[in-house]
Amino acid sequence: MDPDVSADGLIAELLDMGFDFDAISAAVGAVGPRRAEVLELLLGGSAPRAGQEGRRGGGVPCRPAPSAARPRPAGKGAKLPNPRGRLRQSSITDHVGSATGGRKESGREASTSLPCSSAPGDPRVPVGADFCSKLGPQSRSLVENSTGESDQMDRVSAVLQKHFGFSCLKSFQKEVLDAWFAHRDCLVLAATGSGKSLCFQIPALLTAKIVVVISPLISLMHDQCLKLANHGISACFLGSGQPDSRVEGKAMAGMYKIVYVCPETILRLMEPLKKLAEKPGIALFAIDEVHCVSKWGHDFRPDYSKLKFLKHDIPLMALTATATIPVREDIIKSLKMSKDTTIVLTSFFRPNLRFSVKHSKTSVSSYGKDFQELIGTYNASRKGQQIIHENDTDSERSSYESWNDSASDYEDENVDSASHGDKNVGKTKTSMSVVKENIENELDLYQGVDDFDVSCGEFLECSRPESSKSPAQSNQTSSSECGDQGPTIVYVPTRKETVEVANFLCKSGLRAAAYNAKMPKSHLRQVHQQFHCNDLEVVVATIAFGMGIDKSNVRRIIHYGLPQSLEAYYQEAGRAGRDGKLSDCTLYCNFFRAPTLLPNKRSEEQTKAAYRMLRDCFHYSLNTSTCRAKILVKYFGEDFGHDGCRMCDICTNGPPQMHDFKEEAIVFMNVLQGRSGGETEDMIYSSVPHYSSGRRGFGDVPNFRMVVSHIREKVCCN
Ligand SMILES: Nc1ncnc2c1ncn2[C@@H]1O[C@H](COP(=O)(O)OP(=O)(O)OP(=O)(O)O)[C@@H](O)[C@H]1O
Ligand SMILES: [Mg+2]
Repeated sequence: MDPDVSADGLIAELLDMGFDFDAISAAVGAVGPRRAEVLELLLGGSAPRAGQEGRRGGGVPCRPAPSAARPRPAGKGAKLPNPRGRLRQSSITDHVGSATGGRKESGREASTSLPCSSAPGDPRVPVGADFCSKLGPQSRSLVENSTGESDQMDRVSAVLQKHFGFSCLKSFQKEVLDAWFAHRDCLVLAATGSGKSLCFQIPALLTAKIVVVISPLISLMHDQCLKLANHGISACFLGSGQPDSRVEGKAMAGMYKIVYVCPETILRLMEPLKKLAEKPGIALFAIDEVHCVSKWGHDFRPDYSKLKFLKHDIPLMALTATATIPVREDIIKSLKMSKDTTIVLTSFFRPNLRFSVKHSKTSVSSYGKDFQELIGTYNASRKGQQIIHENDTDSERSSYESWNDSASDYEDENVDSASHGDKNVGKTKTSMSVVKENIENELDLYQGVDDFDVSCGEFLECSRPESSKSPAQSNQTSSSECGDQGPTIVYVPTRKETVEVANFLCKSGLRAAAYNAKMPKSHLRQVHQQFHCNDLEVVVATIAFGMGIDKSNVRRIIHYGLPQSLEAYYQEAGRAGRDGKLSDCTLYCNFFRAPTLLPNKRSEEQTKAAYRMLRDCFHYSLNTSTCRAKILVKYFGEDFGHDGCRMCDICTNGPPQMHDFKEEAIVFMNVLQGRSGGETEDMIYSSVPHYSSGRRGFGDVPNFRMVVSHIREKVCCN
């Protein structure tokens, strides 16, 4: 039972949540200022009407009516409904078709020409910048009052300040909320770290209804629920295979303001959702990381495509930071979003991310050189703490030695031969399809929702799970292990390398941990927790540690090996610098290492798309003349203008020094045409070390410099 609170305080709080004043006073009159019981009355529909105080349970069921923000099917000028009005939300059966036979409402599909409600404008304006503080007074009032719905915005400001401590919405957030107020579907395309979550969290605070969020990963739902609880907002998540009927039952009875559900689970919950839509009502279906809907996206999740049955007299809000134009079109089509869907598009540019590409073997032999700077950075930053941590480091080290033992299991999978493209090619007799399977087994192509070993979690307002500091807390680095440096995430292509690199870093004195989908879930949870609490300096991960992670002070993202797509790259790079401070995103790549994305179990079309994505990664990495940020945002269909970011390796170093290879080229052409005085291509290659073995597979090509220097010798001799 809740401790007694002042009746006024409770009434104010419940009014804030959107309950009807009469219903609240009646309920408080009936059971006293006891929060849980009053809530139960209000949500259970048994709150006595005014004048019926004291007759608990005996009154006419009284559904709480929202005091504001009941979305109306009207344009921007829509007025708020009468706060006392009893607007009946149509039953979910009216708009949620059967999971199998979800029919499309005629004419509801959006045009795929993607009108843009918000021009990106100058891409160098920081994405999602706090507009109120950046614009002059005139523009400011435009942002706040352009709809004439100052009362709506007043309420938004109040909850924003009260629950999140922010003084102002970002302009794109306001547009998204306007769409919700107008009861429209909305596709939100906004940069990583821009604050998309707030767009679906705020509606939960403006009405007595519930917001249902479909999210791809348990770990992500867990993080968000924890944060919401710390902001005084009740939330829970329902995952697949975790039928905790208690939490699920409470969620479906409307006890949590925000209910996170994985796409698999929502299918199972259709019936309870119908009831929830009737009482207390569903304010919004939000689909986070919605690029997972599209098989052209980088992280296709088949279960996302089943969400098309979510029809929307309940508005649908679909959000992502990484959708190319074809993926956006696919999202709208796949989800059958309505014709008047509002598309809120911001610049994808992240002005504080400094991109660079380095060439490296990306193998054990290059760890020392490549990670030297990282190791030096952390060791220098905590010199004074060295003695304190020596023991801890030892224990960390020994734990990683044991991981390394288990990692030797991977040795049998022959993945080295394909993914490193060097050692074992000749030795492996395995057929290609088996190798592919093993590689896919080794890669975290996409992760299931069940990535965490927590049962359906409930997070009550202000509750703090004992064993964990909140992510919000953890964003303050004062007493952190990583000092001022902020943590680093190193992304590697295979699970095996997560352990190898983490092991190497631990042995070099860093507090590092490996993270991949095949590790015990308890370990993954611990890594998450330590990462959020700044107890780890480096997390070495596959793509399993990426989407949506919101930690403000990540200072470095290192990709140690080519990613599978630029979307995945930008999504992962987007974990850096979410506090707006300068952060580095470095890609180390070895062009002689075979790509790790070897398609399996995909259609021919998807295979082609996968190779196209890889090709774009190659272009990005091989590029020597165009600003990195420019290439990245262009990939998402954005015109960056003429200037570069002025920070990336290309912008700062300029294109590489030009060399005149004319003579070498002539010799080379002669060789190819068999006009080199009898010297054939084979003769040139045969004298190049490592190439005389006769094997010419990918990864066995001779070192280009060696060939050039050999040709040079020939040029000099002739
Ligand atoms: N109006 C605002 N003012 C200041 N900070 C904000 C505002 N809205 C959101 N933020 C902060 O921005 C950070 C990033 O938010 P969020 O996790 O929602 O990003 P996102 O857009 O979902 O990113 P991703 O695509 O990577 O998931 C959060 O820590 C949040 O507190
Ligand atoms: Mg997000």
